[in-house]
Amino acid sequence: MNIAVKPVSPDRLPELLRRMPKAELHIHIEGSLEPDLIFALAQRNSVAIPYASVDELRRAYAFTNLQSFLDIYYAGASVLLHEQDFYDMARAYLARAAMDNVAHTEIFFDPQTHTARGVKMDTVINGLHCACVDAQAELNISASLILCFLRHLSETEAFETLEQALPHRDKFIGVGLDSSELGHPPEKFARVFARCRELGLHLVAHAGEEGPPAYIWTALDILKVERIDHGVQSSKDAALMQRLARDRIPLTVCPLSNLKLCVFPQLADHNIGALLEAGLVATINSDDPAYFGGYMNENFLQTFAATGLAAQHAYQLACNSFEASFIEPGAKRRYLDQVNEVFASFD
Ligand code: HPA
Ligand SMILES: [Zn+2]
Repeated sequence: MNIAVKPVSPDRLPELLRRMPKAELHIHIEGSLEPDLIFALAQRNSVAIPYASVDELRRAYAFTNLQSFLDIYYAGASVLLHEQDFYDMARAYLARAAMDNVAHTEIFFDPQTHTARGVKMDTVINGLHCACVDAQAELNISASLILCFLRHLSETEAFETLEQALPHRDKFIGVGLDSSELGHPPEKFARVFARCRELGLHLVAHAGEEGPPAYIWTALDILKVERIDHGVQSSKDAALMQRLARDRIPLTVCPLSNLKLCVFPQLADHNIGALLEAGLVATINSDDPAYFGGYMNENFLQTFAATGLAAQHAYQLACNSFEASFIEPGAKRRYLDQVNEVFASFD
């Protein structure tokens, strides 16, 4: 049930944004790998990386588009070899997310980035899964995994990846589609998504990050996804905006990612406010926080400061994040009660 949100002065808004419970629904775990951890794992595993220092690596984080980021992101992931490495990466992210009052998170992972280097699927999934289980007990944050297919690879390779992952069917809740968007439309993966649907997996896909609204339509109509990751290009298509609003299809928007990958020239130009005003179930997320300069609260703080969003929008975004999540209805209601409690008592 929605409550009437009291106005909050601009100097108090950051505190409310930090304190409100929220769900994160668009985070690539490999994109949470901080430069310090990349260097530590490179040393631990004797993997050579083409950067002399943490500072030199950080200086390479000057991106012009999605592909320029992906090249460095895949290079960074090359230090991950053992179950403990995947565990350490995920634990570090979960601890950081808990500090931002993320109560629930649905984490993407890219198995093909690792299996292509000879790392076993079991190693990847077991390491990530153990970190999620321990974080629930020790940090009181709930976490689920979503396996992403790399769209620059073939559908045949996606099918092979699914086969390798199925012995771990109980350790992931859904599948997604990520990597280079332009030239790799959702319909390229029609058959593998149909199979995943038969298996009862949740379905999501990156669409309309750099790609056209047509990719969002085919993600919905051909892949039958339940959420769109990014989806910011939908504001170019009025009929699509109506469809997303009518069917309450969530968008997992990532403002700092969009800024760093030059999807919008400045944060002040971001369309998150317009998406919310149009009644879409838009959410704010971090995408690849180690590369884009901020975890959840930093995304909220910078976006609100740049675009002039207010407490009412914060409330909507917090509620949307739980509505858009794949948690069971009873848990959803409990999280929404916690959101209401924070907003009702804040002054
Ligand atoms: O923002 C992204 N888009 C597509 N693929 C990705 N893989 C990690 N982050 C991204
Ligand atoms: Zn993403």
